[in-house]
Amino acid sequence: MRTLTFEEVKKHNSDDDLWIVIDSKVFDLSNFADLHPGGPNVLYAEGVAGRDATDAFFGLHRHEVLLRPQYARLQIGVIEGGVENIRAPAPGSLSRVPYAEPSWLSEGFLSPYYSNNHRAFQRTVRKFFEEVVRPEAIKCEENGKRISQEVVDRMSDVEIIAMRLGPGKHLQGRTLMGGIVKPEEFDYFHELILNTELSRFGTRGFVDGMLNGAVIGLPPIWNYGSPELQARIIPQVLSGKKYLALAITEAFAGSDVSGLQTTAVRVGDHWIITGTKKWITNGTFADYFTTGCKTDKGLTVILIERGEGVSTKPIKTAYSSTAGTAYVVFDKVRVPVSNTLGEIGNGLSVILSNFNHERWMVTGCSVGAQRVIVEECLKWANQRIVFGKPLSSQAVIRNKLGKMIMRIEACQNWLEIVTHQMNNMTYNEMSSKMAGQIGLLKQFVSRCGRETAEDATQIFGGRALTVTGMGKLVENYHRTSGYDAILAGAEDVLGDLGVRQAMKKMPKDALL
Ligand code: HEM
Repeated sequence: MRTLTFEEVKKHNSDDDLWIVIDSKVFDLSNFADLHPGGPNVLYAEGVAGRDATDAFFGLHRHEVLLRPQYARLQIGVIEGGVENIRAPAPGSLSRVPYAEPSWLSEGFLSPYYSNNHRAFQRTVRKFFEEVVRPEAIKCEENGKRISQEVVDRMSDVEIIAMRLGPGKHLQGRTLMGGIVKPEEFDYFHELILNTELSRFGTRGFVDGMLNGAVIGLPPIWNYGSPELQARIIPQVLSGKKYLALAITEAFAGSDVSGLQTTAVRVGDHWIITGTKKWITNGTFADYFTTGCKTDKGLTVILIERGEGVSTKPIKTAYSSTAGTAYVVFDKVRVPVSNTLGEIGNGLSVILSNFNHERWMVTGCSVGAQRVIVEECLKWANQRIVFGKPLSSQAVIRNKLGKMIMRIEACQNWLEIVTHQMNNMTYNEMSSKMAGQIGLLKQFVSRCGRETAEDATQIFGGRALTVTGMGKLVENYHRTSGYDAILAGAEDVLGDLGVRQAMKKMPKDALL
């Protein structure tokens, strides 16, 4: 890198000889100008060609543009005595923007829930996600392909797939995140950290494509599967060698699970299963399907392996096909009766007992994504100059920011107290005491998320409508935050569940 003066840079301001300074770095854009996505003219403008164009640049581009190898190589030198002010945060680092991190991660704030081990775990997880998962998330969200085996293997090396299923004996003997947390210490706050961290990249389709099928489809196997089934399936799935999907919803029935039409007829030691499933996350690439079926004894959950009679096709949704959302057809599939999960006819309780964890998990991911949007808006309102002043000088914008902050802090705090209860309850206690509250929490978080998506879109204006550029995270969030309101139970149904559960527990003598 050469050291150059502004005097020298100034001389290079013509069509075929164009230098520009951005944040003390000198770029030779002579050959790039005609390829510039914003067109060449803006680069030849007065005050830009041969000048320090830092403010103009950061008003129009995300900092990451300069880090892309094809653009980074345009740098030919640095300005003499200049200081680079705008640096990419080091992988794993915490943001210093107010409210960009939950208060337990903000300097000078305390929390009753998190230990030093949680803090160390969070740092390691963020670094891992930023270094290993983020590049893959961005690529897959764009091209719609499923997560690569290479990244799945890296995740399973540090046991992310196993940890995403929560605390429990499945973690015994595993080295979690390089040994930073012992299996017996791993609790729901560690898992909450995983969920909030993995949803920070503005890649909502990928969040589901990151083997969410296993997170929601495996618990019925270890809670209700035969020992043989468990011994065969669980290690394959936790090591990322085989993929699993939960196949409950149909075009015929969603929240009204009892209306399922996929039918299993018993013939000797086998089930013959016929029917369809819709909106099945990871279904396009799943090897196994934890499937809700109708039998003559009632709803029953059965593990179906991909094979003869099983076909899947992708469903086009508003988010990326990297999630592997599928329409699944079972055409007279023969499945051993030993693949039944739980008692025949007891499928509803198998499905329902699984829901609490799933809904709480979706809520954690939703909160992680929402917080990033708050950070995006605070930064943009501070840096965008409009009518000669920062956007944040407009009272209407500050009002929106205030509401966003209130919402994210309320979501976070409620989620943490719920997580604390989960840490101190048995699985059965959780089902009886927390189902209603988790339903209400999920409704609250997804509503807040959509209000924040709307406000963020107003703050970013047109930039929030394009999938690349300054507002790309807001665009993704605005397009996909509705998923949190539907997946794992429609928002209104869950809110209603919360009230119905409360009504059930009303003391008989509670009269005014
Ligand atoms: C190293 C120098 C530069 C590089 C590598 C670069 C690269 C890019 C890229 C990749 C985009 C597409 C949008 C995005 O992905 O963010 C873009 C858009 C644009 N650039 Fe640049 N740019 C540079 C310098 C500048 C400068 C100095 C100006 C003007 C003062 C400028 C003005 C624009 C404009 C007006 C757009 C369109 C923005 C939009 O669609 O919202 N660029 N540039």
